[in-house]
Amino acid sequence: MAPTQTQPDNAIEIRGLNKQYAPRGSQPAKQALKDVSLSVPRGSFFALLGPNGAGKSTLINIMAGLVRKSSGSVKIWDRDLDREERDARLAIGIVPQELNLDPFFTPRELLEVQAGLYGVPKAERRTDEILATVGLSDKADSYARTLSGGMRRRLLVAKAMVHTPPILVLDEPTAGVDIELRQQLWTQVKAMNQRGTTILLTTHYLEEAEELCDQVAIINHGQVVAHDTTANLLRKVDGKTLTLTVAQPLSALPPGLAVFDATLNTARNALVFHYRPSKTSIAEILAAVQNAGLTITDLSTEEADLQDIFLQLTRSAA
Ligand SMILES: Nc1ncnc2c1ncn2[C@@H]1O[C@H](COP(=O)(O)OP(=O)(O)OP(=O)(O)O)[C@@H](O)[C@H]1O
Repeated sequence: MAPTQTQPDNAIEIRGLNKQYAPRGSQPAKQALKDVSLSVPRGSFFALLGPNGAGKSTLINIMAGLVRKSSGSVKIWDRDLDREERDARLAIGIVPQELNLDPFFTPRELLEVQAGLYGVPKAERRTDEILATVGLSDKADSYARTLSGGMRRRLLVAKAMVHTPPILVLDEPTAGVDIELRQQLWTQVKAMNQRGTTILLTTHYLEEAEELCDQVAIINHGQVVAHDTTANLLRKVDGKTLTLTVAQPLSALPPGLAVFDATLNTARNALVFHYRPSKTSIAEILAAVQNAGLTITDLSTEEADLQDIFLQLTRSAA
């Protein structure tokens, strides 16, 4: 895209976005997005999480120009989607969920066609460089139908990059992709982020979001229910697990421990406590276990993770 004098603080800025799908047959109208406001900081690696049907694809499809919003504003790289649609669209590359590639084209041909669609002059095309970035140089001239699922996914990433957008959106990019290929894709996407590309990712793999993304937004029933840095979100969860292995054989939960949210792990001869550090101190639990006449031989604690936050937020609003 054309070079800009100033770079916006936010790569994407969404204000008061609503989407109402019209009724279809016997299906009533559906409010898929309700007053969504969201800022994606420039340079961030941003995760958009939500259960099925939460509205993630609707949001991405609005940015891609595939779905018309009902109201609200969307700015992509400071370009308003209503007033400067072409420039807004040039600032974003979208990697779709489906592996829809023409099987009779080679990766090189597909990238050339895509560059043509975006009006990238021949002299400015970076086909070889992009193929190298996604690790497909040696497949440049093979038919797309001969590529593995993981290679096709990387080819879709390459397609989204031909017009050098400063923002890359990946919609569930690793669904059905095996672990090794997932790692390869992430290595490449991480490198792009380190070189300055803003990445917006939707995923069902929460551990992936936790590991890769510095910002997380959670959307549920069309509303943003959380948005923060990953570190802050993790700090906010009030939930821990404490596992205590004891010397005495356990067959039932001692009555004195019934006040806690505790279960038995018979395989490890251990008591597992789920507790909220803001309400219960670890000392209280340890004292109760000792009062029950048990000798602790081992102890471990687990912090809450993104999965816990996700469940807390999406369950309570269900
Ligand atoms: N074209 C449409 N017409 C009517 N309703 C729709 C349409 N597309 C999506 N919806 C509804 O809007 C809501 C949000 O759907 P959307 O596809 O945006 O969710 P999602 O978070 O992307 O889910 P998934 O992870 O399953 O793709 C759902 O209730 C869905 O059934």
